[in-house]
Amino acid sequence: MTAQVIDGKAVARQVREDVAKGVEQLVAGGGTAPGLATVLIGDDPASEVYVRNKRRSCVAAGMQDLHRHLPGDVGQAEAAALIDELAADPAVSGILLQLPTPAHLDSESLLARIPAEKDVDGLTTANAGLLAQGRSGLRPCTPSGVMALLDQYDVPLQGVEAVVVGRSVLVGKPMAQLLLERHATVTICHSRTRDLAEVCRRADVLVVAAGIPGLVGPDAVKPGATVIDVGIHRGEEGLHGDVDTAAVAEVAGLVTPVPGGVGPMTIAMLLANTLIAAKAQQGRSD
Ligand SMILES: Nc1nc2c(c(=O)[nH]1)N[C@@H](CN(C=O)c1ccc(C(=O)N[C@@H](CCC(=O)O)C(=O)O)cc1)CN2
Repeated sequence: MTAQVIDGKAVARQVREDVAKGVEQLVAGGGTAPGLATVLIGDDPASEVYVRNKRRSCVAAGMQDLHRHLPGDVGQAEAAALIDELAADPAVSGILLQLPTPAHLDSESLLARIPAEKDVDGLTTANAGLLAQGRSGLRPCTPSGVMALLDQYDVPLQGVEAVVVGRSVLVGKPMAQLLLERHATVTICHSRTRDLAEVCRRADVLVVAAGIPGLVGPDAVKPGATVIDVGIHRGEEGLHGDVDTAAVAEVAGLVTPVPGGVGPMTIAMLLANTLIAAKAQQGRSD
């Protein structure tokens, strides 16, 4: 068996095109183009690439690029003041603090200053609480991107066994909640789970977001399962994920590649959230 490979680039392109149409309609109807404020602190090369791509996609979708860059040695108070300024600015529909921030900063307290309605990354405790309670709010981009991929490929979720490997606030926890919301039976695993492969083998849908290169191999996959790899690692032979994709593809039914799987969806869903936020702020939610 060789698994079907999910084309994250194509799905992300479609989402970005739909968002661009939504922006056009908003403006044609007398609204204001959404403004996205990406906040980059320091000069981490990977973060610079991600933020550059976010800004390019934002402009391509017809949104205003309201990017701000702070030096890596900025103090907590100055960084907090910038978030407060953006929070108060009516031109800013969405604020995204690129993570990780430099180690001397308390990123959680910076995130806490972002108003829930401008939290287009879905990372504030307010939006996390709404998700935990199954109420509507802005959802974290990477997990919502995974859900969009699963839907695009008609992967059934109701009643299925879903296993999420990883318990981060950015991916693992919200991922589990989104799957639960769609009536999957969800198990969360992590680095201290006993016999990880045995638990993963139960999964009809296996989402791996552990940040450990090649953690999941074919022994951890049920035949025919859908395997979603959220990991991104830069090695000498290029990018690879948390899953040994080539070997797993011999067992699974559907797999995401790295690159070209979940990664492109993160930026597409950020744009989708920014449009949702802008419409809500302009009283045009539909
Ligand atoms: N505030 C946030 N910080 C971070 C997030 C996030 O969602 N919000 N996620 C990651 C990084 N990230 C976006 O910020 C991100 C990661 C990967 C990709 C992507 O398109 N990956 C491509 C490969 C790109 C490459 O060549 O490097 C792929 O997988 O095909 C986009 C965004 C941490 N920080």
